[in-house]
Amino acid sequence: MKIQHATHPDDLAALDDESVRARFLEDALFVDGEVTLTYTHHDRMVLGGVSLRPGEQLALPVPAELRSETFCQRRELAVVSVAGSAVVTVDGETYALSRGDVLYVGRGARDIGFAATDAEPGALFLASALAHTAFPTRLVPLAEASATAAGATETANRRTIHKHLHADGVQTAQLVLGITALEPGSVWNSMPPHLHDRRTEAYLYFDLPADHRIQHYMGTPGHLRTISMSNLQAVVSPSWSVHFGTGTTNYAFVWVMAGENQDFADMDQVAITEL
Ligand SMILES: O=C(O)C(=O)C[C@H](O)C(=O)CO
Repeated sequence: MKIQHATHPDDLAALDDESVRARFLEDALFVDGEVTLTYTHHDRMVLGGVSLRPGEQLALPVPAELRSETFCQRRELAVVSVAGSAVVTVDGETYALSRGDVLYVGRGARDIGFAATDAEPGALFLASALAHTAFPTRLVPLAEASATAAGATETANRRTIHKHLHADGVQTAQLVLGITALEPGSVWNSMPPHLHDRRTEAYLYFDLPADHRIQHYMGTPGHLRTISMSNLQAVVSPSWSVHFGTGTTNYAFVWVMAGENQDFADMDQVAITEL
């Protein structure tokens, strides 16, 4: 498992571009036939990717760094289908996921496996946080997530924010998670920007054609850094960091948070003029 240590905001300015990428970007989460995992010390989240070839089956490993018997011994896990379809097995129960569906797996689950459907490859994004207690495993199809329209075409940020795991929905110990999809012609996500010093947040960009890029912004409002990202890459935003981006076309992204609270609306808005 890859390990990324935590970064103090004062240290960001001294980092060269490669160091910024090494500390915050997950650029190789999806490797054919593998389950990859990264442990970030920011709120001890684990992010991962499962890239399934047709007919393939893979098991969730238990990395030695967790010093636990099973992956979910002290953790909860969200499995998000970001391409194709797949079947996830949790202690013998099977859940079929299509693009945009999320499976929440509660603390205490023991055996977790992933299988492609015979017809197509599948890609699953994994996000995990420490859990103080066990909540039931639940499937949240995209159609059942709460959906809110945001932004406007005039400002190129018209999008739908789908919330799958949130305080008024499926109960979790820490994880708050959803998917935002930008409409054709809209390219700015999370604009105007915001901060929430109570939670770390990660974004996994998907549905971005291979010949396009997203410039993801992080840092403090007065000292921004950009990270150029391609499809199926994720980026960690520490609690002190803004997190927004612009693409060369429209796209979708999974956002996932963990930390002090689960209040999606607990955001400190940043005026565009402060950037
Ligand atoms: O487009 C948006 O706005 C978002 O999706 C915002 C994210 O949900 C977020 O950053 C929540 O803190």
